[in-house]
Amino acid sequence: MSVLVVTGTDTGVGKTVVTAALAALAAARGSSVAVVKPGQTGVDIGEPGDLQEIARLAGITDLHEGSRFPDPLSPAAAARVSGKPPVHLSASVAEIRELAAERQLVLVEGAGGLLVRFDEEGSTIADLARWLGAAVVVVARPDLGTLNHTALTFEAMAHRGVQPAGLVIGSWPGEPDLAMRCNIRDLETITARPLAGVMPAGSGLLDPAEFLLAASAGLSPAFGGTFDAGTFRETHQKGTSRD
Ligand SMILES: Nc1ncnc2c1ncn2[C@@H]1O[C@H](COP(=O)(O)OP(=O)(O)OP(=O)(O)O)[C@@H](O)[C@H]1O
Ligand SMILES: C[C@H](N)[C@H](N)CCCCCC(=O)O
Ligand SMILES: [Mg+2]
Repeated sequence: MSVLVVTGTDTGVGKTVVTAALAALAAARGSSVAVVKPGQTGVDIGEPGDLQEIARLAGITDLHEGSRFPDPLSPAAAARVSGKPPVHLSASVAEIRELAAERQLVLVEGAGGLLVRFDEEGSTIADLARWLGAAVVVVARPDLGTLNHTALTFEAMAHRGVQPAGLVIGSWPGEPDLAMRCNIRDLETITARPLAGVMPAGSGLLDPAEFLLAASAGLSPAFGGTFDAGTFRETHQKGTSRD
C-alpha cells in the first residue's frame, strides 16, 4: 500500500533502470509490485517502451502504460504534435490509487525531469506526487553539471511540498573522473542526506539474476538493498580534498 514516484534531474539519467531495481528488490522480498508509466514518448506502437525494459530486467508483469506518443518530446508536446488527447494525470492518480489498494508497492516513472509538462495546463509528475501524497526518488547523473540540476530539482520539490525519498545515481562508471568523485559529497550536501543508491553503468544490460544482485548492491536498505553510502563515499574520497 505504498506509492513511490521516480523522477530524474533530466531525461536519460537512468530512471527506468532505477525503477526496475526498486521493483526487482520489492518483488524479491515477496511484495506485490505494479509499475505505472503515465506518459511514454519517443516510442512507436509495438516497440518496447520503459515498461518492457522493466519487465526484461526485473521480471515484473503488472505493468500499466497510460498514453503513448511516438515523438521523442515531453508528453505535452508529443500529444500536441500527434493531435491526440494529452495524458490526464488526474486519471492516472485515480488508477494508481486503485492499484495501490491491492498491491504492496506501486512505482510510477515520470517522463524526463520533475517539471516536464504532461498537458497544456502544465500538470507535472510533481503534481501527481503531491496529489497522491507519494514520496519521490530522484535519479541523477554522476558527472559535471549534476550539482545544479539536482539542487534545482530538490528546491522545486520543497517549493511544492513534495517529499523526497532519496537521491540515486543512475549510472556510475568503472573509472569515475574527479568531478564525479567530488560530486558524491556535494550531492549529499545539497540534498541533506546520504545517497540512497548508485547503479553501476551497464546494469541495464544485465540478465535478471545479475540485475537483482546489482539492484541489491546498488540501493540502500530503505529500498531493500545493501548499499552503504558511507563506504561508497570513503571508497571514492581519495584525492578529492586536501584535509
Ligand atoms: N545503469 C545503467 N546501465 C546501463 N545503461 C544505463 C544505465 N542507466 C541508464 N542507462 C542507459 O541510458 C539511457 C537512458 O536511461 P533511461 O532510459 O533509464 O533514462 P530515463 O531517465 O528513464 O529517461 P526517460 O526520460 O526517457 O524515461 C538508456 O539507453 C539506458 O539503457
Ligand atoms: C523522449 C524522452 N526519452 C522522454 N521520454 C521525454 C523527455 C522529455 C524532456 C523534456 C525536457 O525537459 O525538455
Ligand atoms: Mg525511462
